[in-house]
Amino acid sequence: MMYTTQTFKEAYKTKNTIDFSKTQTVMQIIQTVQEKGDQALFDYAKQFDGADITELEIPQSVIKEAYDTLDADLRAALEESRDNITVYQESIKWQQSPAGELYQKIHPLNKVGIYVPGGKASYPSTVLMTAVLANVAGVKETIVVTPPQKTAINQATLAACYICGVTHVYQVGGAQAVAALTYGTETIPRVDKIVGPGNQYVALAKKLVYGDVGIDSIAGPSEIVVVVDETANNEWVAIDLLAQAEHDELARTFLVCDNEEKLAAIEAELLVQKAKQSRITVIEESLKNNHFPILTNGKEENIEVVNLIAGEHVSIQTKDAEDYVDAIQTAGAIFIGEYSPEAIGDYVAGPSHVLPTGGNARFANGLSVNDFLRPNSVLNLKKETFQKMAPAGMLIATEESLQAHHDSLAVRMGDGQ
Ligand SMILES: NC(=O)c1ccc[n+]([C@@H]2O[C@H](COP(=O)([O-])OP(=O)(O)OC[C@H]3O[C@@H](n4cnc5c(N)ncnc54)[C@H](O)[C@@H]3O)[C@@H](O)[C@H]2O)c1
Ligand SMILES: N[C@H](CO)Cc1c[nH]c[nH+]1
Ligand SMILES: [Zn+2]
Repeated sequence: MMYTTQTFKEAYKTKNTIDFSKTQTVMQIIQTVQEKGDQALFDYAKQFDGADITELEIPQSVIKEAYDTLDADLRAALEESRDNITVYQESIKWQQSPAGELYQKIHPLNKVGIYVPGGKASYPSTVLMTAVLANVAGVKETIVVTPPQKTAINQATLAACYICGVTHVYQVGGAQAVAALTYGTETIPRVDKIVGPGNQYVALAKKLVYGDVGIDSIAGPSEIVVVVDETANNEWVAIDLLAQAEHDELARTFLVCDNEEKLAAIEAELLVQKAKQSRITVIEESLKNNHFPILTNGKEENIEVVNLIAGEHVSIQTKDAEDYVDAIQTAGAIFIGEYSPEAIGDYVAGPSHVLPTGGNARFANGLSVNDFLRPNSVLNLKKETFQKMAPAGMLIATEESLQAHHDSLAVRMGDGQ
């Protein structure tokens, strides 16, 4: 099915990426973890992951062995990615403002929980795209949780934890992992903030516990919006769409173009390329329910549609790709031109691949080093500055009928007014 801008806008109004019918289930899981602690985590490991585990923590010796025995090229690739992430995150880290009468002091968070997904795929790259940021910020303790497996946890995921100097790794996934990090159990410590992507259960749990713990954003099922014109390479664009569809049946792909023939050609190519993919079952389900080819009326409408979707990734593969950068105000990350495919950002470029989904890019940002910092303002006024400001404060206090507020300022003016 092909949409026009108008029919897409209508259809999109009712598209909700979080299935609220699962809220009761997730609330129940959170409560059970609060009540039963570790035992609940063992029970859920069996129920949801089919894993019969006897320990929650992965010993440091096992993590080191995973690193030592990892294929040397893969280890080098992970370390190259770590280095690129470090350089980029250092370049955008908030700088401490100079001390004065009014300024901001920046502190790294103490203890951070990192959710590394592990249901339908393994994500060593997600360890790098989160833990390296925490390291650059100076976080003292990083705690990784990832779903238990029927056999062993993915070795590259553990090796990535070693590379990043993660403090503890626990095999627990889903909503129960989020609950454990929020409230603590006998084994798992309570953290200050939870970051990282995950499926619907993880996303819903993060929404529910927010306030008892900090959360980064809702980074749920993956999304990509690709804008093309007649110059785009059909095969490359088709594979870029499949690269997101293969994450999850709920992953969403949008193809935006003002040329009907071109749009149809890429849609046809999608079928050709799909047939070559190993994760075809997930892809087919994703394309069936969550793929949107949109025929627009030109560049202005392209931009309108992109801003409306506020997608996790926006890839512009047109001859005038750079023109779009300023006009796109709502996107998790923007990939300009055919040599900035989304997959390069997933693995090595430097910005984190943990990005807001489900339209959250209207107000949320991709994960960065600054999510691991907490600024607080400092007021250190001189007498003259105080005396200049206080009369306005006293007037506002009187308007609010808060006499002690007024008096707190007035006594320092020395004239009791
Ligand atoms: N936005 C981003 O930055 C980003 C980055 C990487 C991955 N992702 C997304 O993360 C998601 C990863 O999902 P995943 O499923 O592979 O792994 P996951 O680790 O997020 O979820 C697996 C867990 O879900 C829980 N679960 C599964 N079925 C359940 C049920 N019926 N009831 C209760 N709990 C249940 C289990 O506890 C299981 O351990 C994908 O949607 C992927 O697209 C997003
Ligand atoms: N595209 C995902 C975010 O939506 C991140 C990822 C990890 N590995 C591969 N891709
Ligand atoms: Zn990806």
